[in-house]
Amino acid sequence: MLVTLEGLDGSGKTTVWEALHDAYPDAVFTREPTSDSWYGDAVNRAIADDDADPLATLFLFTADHADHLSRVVRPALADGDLVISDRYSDSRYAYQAASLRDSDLRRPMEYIRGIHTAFTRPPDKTIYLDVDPETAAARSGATNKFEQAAYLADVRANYERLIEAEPERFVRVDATRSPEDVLDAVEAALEEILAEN
Ligand SMILES: Nc1ncnc2c1ncn2[C@@H]1O[C@H](COP(=O)(O)OP(=O)(O)OP(=O)(O)O)[C@@H](O)[C@H]1O
Ligand SMILES: Cc1cn([C@H]2C[C@H](O)[C@@H](COP(=O)(O)O)O2)c(=O)[nH]c1=O
Repeated sequence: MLVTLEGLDGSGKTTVWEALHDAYPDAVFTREPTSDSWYGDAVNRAIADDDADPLATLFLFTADHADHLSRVVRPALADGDLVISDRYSDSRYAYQAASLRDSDLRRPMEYIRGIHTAFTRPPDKTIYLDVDPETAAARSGATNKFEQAAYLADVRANYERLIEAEPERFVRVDATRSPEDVLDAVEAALEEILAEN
């Protein structure tokens, strides 16, 4: 089963993802962008480059996803493992659709989803850590072009579209609460997800 953690920068995904290692020692913990491949290195260069072309950046993230799928996610799922990914395809649909909002693409989110449809493996469930853009930018330190409140407001609106389209896949967690309360809520959501499956 594939469970993903999604949310704005600073929503607390990585904090939760790290804490879950203790509760689910047999799960495969992974993330996007990947941290152990040259595709992930290329993505990190694009994130750090304020002048990186948004369409080129989309394809770098998508290449990293293809490698992540074939090298980590599909083999783990084939072995029957629980896979917990800190960010996954929804990050592309939310972030790159925001980056490409003023591009020549008429419907950026649909375009990006279309690229993925042919090859991706959609998540079974997605836990969405919901925070407002101002909290997200403040927590993340606003250190790069993605961690800006105005941009994150567009990203959040895109996540809302995704949730509206597939309400049964998403579990929304109020991530403005303390780290302990957020972790309790995520663990409860995961227990329920695993009990249902
Ligand atoms: N519930 C919380 N309340 C307050 N601060 C938090 C909470 N969760 C995480 N933080 C803090 O916010 C910062 C960002 O947390 P974290 O790295 O887990 O977020 P993230 O969603 O993974 O961000 P990014 O997507 O940018 O990597 C860290 O300093 C962390 O300690
Ligand atoms: C997977 C993915 C990520 N991003 C953005 C979101 C963050 O600002 C950075 C790096 O992610 P991290 O969780 O802070 O390490 O990249 C994106 O724009 N598109 C994606 O597909």
